[in-house]
Amino acid sequence: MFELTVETSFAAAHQLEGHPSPCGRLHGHNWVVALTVAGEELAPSGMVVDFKVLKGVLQEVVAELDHRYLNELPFFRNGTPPTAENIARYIFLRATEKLSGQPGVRVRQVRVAESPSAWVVYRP
Ligand SMILES: Nc1nc2c(c(=O)[nH]1)N=C([C@H](O)[C@H](O)COP(=O)(O)OP(=O)(O)OP(=O)(O)O)CN2
Ligand SMILES: [Zn+2]
Repeated sequence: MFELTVETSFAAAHQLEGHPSPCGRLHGHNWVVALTVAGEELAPSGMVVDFKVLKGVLQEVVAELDHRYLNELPFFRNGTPPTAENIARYIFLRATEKLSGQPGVRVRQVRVAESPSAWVVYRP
C-alpha cells in the first residue's frame, strides 16, 4: 500500500465562543494542512495519483476557507465550532468528494496544525 501526502496552508479568522481563554475572542491563525491519500495499485505512470492532482484538490478545498471568518460558513454553524478538529473533518469530507473520480484512491487522513506545537489528525 502507498500513502501520499501533500501540504498547504491557509489564513483565516475564527472565534471559539464560550472558550475560557483568549481563543474566545475573534482572532486568526495560519493553519497548515496535510492531506494523505492511500492506494494499493500503481497506474502505468508509476503513480497512485499525480501529486499535482492532489495539490489541486487540496488547494480548491482550502480556497473555501482561506481569508474567511470560519464561524460564518455553513459547515461551522449550528454547534460545529471551527476548531482544528472540525476543520480537519471538513477538509476530509470535501477532499473525499473531489477525489471520488480517481479510481483506487481514498482519502486516508487530514492533519491540521494550528501552530508548530499543536495539531490534529482526523482519520475516520
Ligand atoms: N483541541 C483543540 N484545542 C484548541 C483549539 C482547537 O482547535 N482544538 N483551538 C484553540 C484556539 O484556536 C486558540 O486560538 C489556540 O490558542 P492556544 O492554544 O493558546 O495557542 P497559542 O498558539 O497561543 O499557544 P500557547 O502555546 O498556549 O501560547 C485552543 N485550543
Ligand atoms: Zn484559534
